[in-house]
Amino acid sequence: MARFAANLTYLFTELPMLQRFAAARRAGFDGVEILFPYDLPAKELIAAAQESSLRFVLMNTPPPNWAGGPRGFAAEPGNETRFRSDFDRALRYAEALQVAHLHVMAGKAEGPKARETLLRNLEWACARAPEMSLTLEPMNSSDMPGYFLDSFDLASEIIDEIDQPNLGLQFDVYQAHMIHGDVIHTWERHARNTHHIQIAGCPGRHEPRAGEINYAGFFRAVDAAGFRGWVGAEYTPRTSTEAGLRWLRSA
Ligand SMILES: O=C(O)C(=O)[C@H](O)CO
Ligand SMILES: [Mg+2]
Repeated sequence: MARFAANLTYLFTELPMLQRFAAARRAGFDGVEILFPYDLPAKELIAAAQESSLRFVLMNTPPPNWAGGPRGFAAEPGNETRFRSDFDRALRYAEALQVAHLHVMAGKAEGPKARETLLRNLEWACARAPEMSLTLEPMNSSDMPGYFLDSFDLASEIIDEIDQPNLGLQFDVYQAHMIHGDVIHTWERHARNTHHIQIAGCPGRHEPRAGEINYAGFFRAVDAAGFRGWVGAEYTPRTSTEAGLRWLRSA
């Protein structure tokens, strides 16, 4: 049975960030994700997670500008030096928070040079952080036009090519549905590489278990594959966070 983490960038946004931890625990989550925690002192985040007995499950490597901008740049030729110094900063943060996974964002790029750049940067990062699970997440081109990792097949190909135990797939079910349509088939092809799962409904990226995605079937396939990792709830609540949590109570 999977364990659930609340993505605090999306959920409980009715509250200031540090109060979202206790709300997540009260709602029944065992872990949390934050996309870009860099503006908050790690000490305060650690204290908030400890007070609520929550595990830090996931954070992302920084965007080019700490406060925002395009998502990552691991595949951008010419930015290798910056990638390394930013990765080190993200790693220090991730180690302090004891996160389970650090999502390495590829950024906007295309072509063979970008693929080569991503491979070299990831080889370096895997060797630099042998104890940290690093993840790659394909993004759909409607939400993230031009993002280099735009298919699960490409992400798995890169993971296979690097072939290091600390590099795996971040299987976002919403992204899989938007990109490939057939979520269960996509899961069956890529379960072997998956380190982390995220969920949301489609269309609209709201609560899971409503809409086009067959979540009951997906979770049966996840159990059949023997996945024992975390599942992050990364969606925009239709109304309030609390009002949309029925799916968690019946999971
Ligand atoms: O958009 C998503 O699905 C993600 O998980 C990214 O980390 C957003 O930055
Ligand atoms: Mg995601």
